[in-house]
Amino acid sequence: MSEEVTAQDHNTVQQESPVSHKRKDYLPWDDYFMATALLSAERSKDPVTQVGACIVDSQNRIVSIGYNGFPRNCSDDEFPWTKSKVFLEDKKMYVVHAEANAILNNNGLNLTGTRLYTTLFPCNECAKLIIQVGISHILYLSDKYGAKPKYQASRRMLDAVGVTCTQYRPQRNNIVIDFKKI
Ligand SMILES: O=c1ccn([C@H]2C[C@H](O)[C@@H](COP(=O)(O)O)O2)c(=O)[nH]1
Ligand SMILES: [Zn+2]
Repeated sequence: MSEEVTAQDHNTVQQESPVSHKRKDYLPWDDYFMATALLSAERSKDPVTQVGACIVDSQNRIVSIGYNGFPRNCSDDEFPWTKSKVFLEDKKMYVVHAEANAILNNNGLNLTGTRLYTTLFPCNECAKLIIQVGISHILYLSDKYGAKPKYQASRRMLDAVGVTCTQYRPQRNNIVIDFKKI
């Protein structure tokens, strides 16, 4: 049998060669970081509002993540997850906010000039920490408490010092995480 390769064989070989161009539907950076914040929020035990935060440096490296929860070793089953007029039975006395946890979880890295992706616009207490560690840009999903004085105070401080705040509109509505995909 002849070993001669015909023009038709060449075409066949070309058609069967592996595809070398990149995927088109990969996650854009901002969706990736906001999705990381949302995934982190899934760890929260708060029955009403689960908040997640992700801090990213200028080279798009995640430097820290956090979610709202009680301090280390304060039991999720013993401390209250309710709102109450009785101060000691109100969760706000005990919860560490997602942004605060992300700032605290940073392994000692300098956060100057970083971006914070958060699922909820930060309150005034978180804003103080954000400013003090030098975070320069906040991207948030929800502003559901924006009309409350705490959140207006937050905006006032962030605006005064030039921390930019952008409500993020993801490029896709959802991301499916399928543990059986691979
Ligand atoms: O900047 C913020 C503001 C609030 N949180 C947390 C604190 C609470 O666990 C919930 C809010 O609970 P509601 O019942 O919706 O008032 O959100 C935060 O992590 N960061
Ligand atoms: Zn807060």
